[in-house]
Amino acid sequence: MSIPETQWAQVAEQVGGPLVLKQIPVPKPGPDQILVKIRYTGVCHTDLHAMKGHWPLPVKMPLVGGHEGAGVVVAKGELVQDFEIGDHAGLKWLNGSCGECEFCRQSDDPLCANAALSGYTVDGTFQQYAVGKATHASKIPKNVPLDAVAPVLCAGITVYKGLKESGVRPGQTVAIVGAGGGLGSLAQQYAKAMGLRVVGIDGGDEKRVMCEQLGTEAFVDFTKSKDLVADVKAATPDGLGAHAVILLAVSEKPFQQATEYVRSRGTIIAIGLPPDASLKAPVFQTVVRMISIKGSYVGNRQDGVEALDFFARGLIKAPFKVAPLKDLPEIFELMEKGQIAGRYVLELPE
Ligand SMILES: NC(=O)c1ccc[n+]([C@@H]2O[C@H](COP(=O)([O-])OP(=O)(O)OC[C@H]3O[C@@H](n4cnc5c(N)ncnc54)[C@H](O)[C@@H]3O)[C@@H](O)[C@H]2O)c1
Ligand SMILES: [Zn+2]
Ligand SMILES: [Zn+2]
Repeated sequence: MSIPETQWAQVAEQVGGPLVLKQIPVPKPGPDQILVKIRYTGVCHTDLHAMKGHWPLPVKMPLVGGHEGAGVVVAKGELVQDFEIGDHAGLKWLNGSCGECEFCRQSDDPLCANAALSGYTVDGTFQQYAVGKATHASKIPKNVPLDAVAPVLCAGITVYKGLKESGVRPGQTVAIVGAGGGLGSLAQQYAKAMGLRVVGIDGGDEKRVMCEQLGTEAFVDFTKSKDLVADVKAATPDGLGAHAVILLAVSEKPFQQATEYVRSRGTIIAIGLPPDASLKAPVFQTVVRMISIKGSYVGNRQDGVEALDFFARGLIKAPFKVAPLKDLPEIFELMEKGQIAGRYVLELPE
């Protein structure tokens, strides 16, 4: 397979952007890395946070973003044994980790202080060829379409892990906040496949229609509801509130509200990462209603295998729109305005 010396990439030259579509060198895989010819890559809201420098974690600049890259292995380092040239592979947020620290030893590799993050601390998948540590890359079966599977590599794994962390059981109700977005659309499908009942919360009729098709039993429109807490509780089968709340929204308010409609003994899982936001909960209610509040951050390698397996078995079908790599700036604009129902997936030039 011939590998060119240069390639097309979307590059943020400085924090805040703008993005420049330009030719850059094709990276060479290190001894434990694979080089993946990216065919499709999802656009996650994290990519927008990264370019804008929203978080208290330094971001590499200039930066090639992207961490939902699905493609074909075209080269590998001499230590790599579990991938062959021509295999289909996915590059995820966790591009690599040290493998030696307490967190890595316990399969909590996202918590590794020395983790390499695709499209954040190392260049990601908004380029034709990207590298990642083989042990962190996902194997994708050949019969799985690379466009549809791309969003599973971050959004799918993250929401699947969040649902597991919530401890919610089949038959119980989960409120998904931000249900119409990229993570939210997949969260509904995973919840349904796991036997859960879903109350979807987001804004606008396009997202309402999409959520109802994906498995939401009741949709609450946060832009129209006059009493969101009452509406969410009323939407749960017995009116007592949701057993779990999965917070995927990119604004702070829902992070303050969730304690009011979570059921007693319920669990709130924070996943969305709005800038400069705090979680606030009334101590009295949290204590006497025994509410749990937890963060959940992507997933470990086994979560990745499980989330991909749900997808490969045909249980997860979420809407996505395919666009060329050059359209990324316009997609970021739509995302900033909250106008994307589901996920955008970029197609890389051949
Ligand atoms: N914890 C993790 O491991 C992890 C992984 C991936 C993404 N994220 C974060 O998750 C968030 C969501 O990512 P995404 O790609 O799905 O974004 P997205 O833009 O596709 O979706 C966000 C959705 O939230 C909705 N929303 C905004 N305010 C709301 C409100 N008050 N109530 C209900 N819904 C509201 C928007 O309308 C939109 O549909 C981002 O902050 C991203 O960085 C976290
Ligand atoms: Zn992501
Ligand atoms: Zn480590």
